[in-house]
Amino acid sequence: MQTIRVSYPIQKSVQLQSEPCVMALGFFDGVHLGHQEIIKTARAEAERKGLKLAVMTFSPHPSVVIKKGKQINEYITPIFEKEKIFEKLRVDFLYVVDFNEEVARIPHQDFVDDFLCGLQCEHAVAGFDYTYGFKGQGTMDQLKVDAKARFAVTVVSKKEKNQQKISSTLLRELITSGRVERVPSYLGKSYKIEGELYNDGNKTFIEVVDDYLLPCSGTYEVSVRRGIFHEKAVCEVTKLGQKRCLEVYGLQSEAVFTGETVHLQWHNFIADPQNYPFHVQSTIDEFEALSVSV
Ligand SMILES: Cc1cc2nc3c(=O)[nH]c(=O)nc-3n(C[C@H](O)[C@H](O)[C@H](O)COP(=O)(O)O)c2cc1C
Ligand SMILES: Nc1ncnc2c1ncn2[C@@H]1O[C@H](COP(=O)(O)OP(=O)(O)O)[C@@H](O)[C@H]1O
Repeated sequence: MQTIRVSYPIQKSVQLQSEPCVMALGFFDGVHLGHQEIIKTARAEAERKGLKLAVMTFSPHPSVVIKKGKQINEYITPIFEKEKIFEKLRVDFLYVVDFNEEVARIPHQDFVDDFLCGLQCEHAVAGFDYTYGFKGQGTMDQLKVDAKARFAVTVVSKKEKNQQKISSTLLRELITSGRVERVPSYLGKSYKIEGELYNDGNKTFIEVVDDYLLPCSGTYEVSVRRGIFHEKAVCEVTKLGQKRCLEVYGLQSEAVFTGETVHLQWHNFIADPQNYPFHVQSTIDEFEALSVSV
C-alpha cells in the first residue's frame, strides 16, 4: 500500500502517481465494523472491475479546522495505526488530504472534480451519512449528481449493533468513560494502543506514542504484547492536566527494557482512582441510550 499526502491544489506528482480506482470515502477513526463494511464493499467492486482500491481520508480531523462542536484531536487510530489496518485490508492507495481552512471552503462539486476525478476515481463508496464540501453540503444523493456520470456511486446502509449506529463517536464515549469491555462489539476487537516501556528503577510505565485517545483515570485489566511475550497485566491511568501517565503492574517475563515497543490491549475496568470498583455511570444500556445516535 502506498500512503500519499495530498494538498490543495493537488500536486501534479500525486495526480501522475494515481491509477484508476474504487475510492472509499471517510475519516475512518477506529476502522470499526461500520468502516470495515465500507472497505469490504469497495474491495469487492475493485476486484469485480479490475481497479485499484483507494481510501481517501483527512488529517487532521475536520472538526479541528472547522471549530464547530467538539474538536477531535486524539484518535482511536492515529494515522500510522490506520495505515497498518488499511494495509491488512488490502488497500492499494491511502490518500491523506491535508485538511485546512482552504480545503474546508471547497464547494462540493469542486471537491468531486478535483479530488475524486482528479485522482481517477471510477467508483466511489461511502456510508449513508457521508458528507463533503463547504458546510458539509455534499450528501450521498448529491454525490450521484456531482459525479455527472463520470464514476459510479455505492451507498452503504447503516450498520447497527444493539440498535445503535456503530460510530467512532460511540466508541470514543465508551473509551473515555472507561467502558473498554464494550468496545469489541463495535470495533471487532479490544481497543489497542502502541507505546514504549520504561522503568524508573522502581515502577514500569508506558509512554504512548502519538495522539491516542485514552480511557479515563482508573485501573484496568489489560494485556501487554512485547516481542515474543504476551501477558496479562494491570494498568493504572492517571491524568494530571494534559499529562497522561500509564503505570503497568504485574509483568512477569524477563526484565523490562526502556524504550521497548509494546502493544497494550484494554480489556476491563477494575476500579476508579478512589479504588471504587464500579463505574460512576449507571448501566451501560442507559449510557448507550444517551449516546449520539443517527
Ligand atoms: C472538501 C470538504 C470541505 C468541508 N467543509 C466543511 C464545512 O465547511 N463545514 C463542515 O461542518 N464540515 C465540512 N466538511 C466536513 C464533512 O462534511 C464531514 O463532517 C467530515 O468529513 C467529518 O465527518 P464525521 O463527522 O462523520 O467524522 C468538509 C469536508 C470536505 C471533504
Ligand atoms: N455504522 C455505519 N454504517 C455504515 N456506514 C458507516 C457507519 N459508520 C461510518 N460509516 C461510513 O464510513 C465512512 C467513514 O465515516 P466517519 O464519519 O469517519 O465515521 P463515524 O460516523 O464512525 O465517525 C463514511 O463513508 C461513513 O458514512
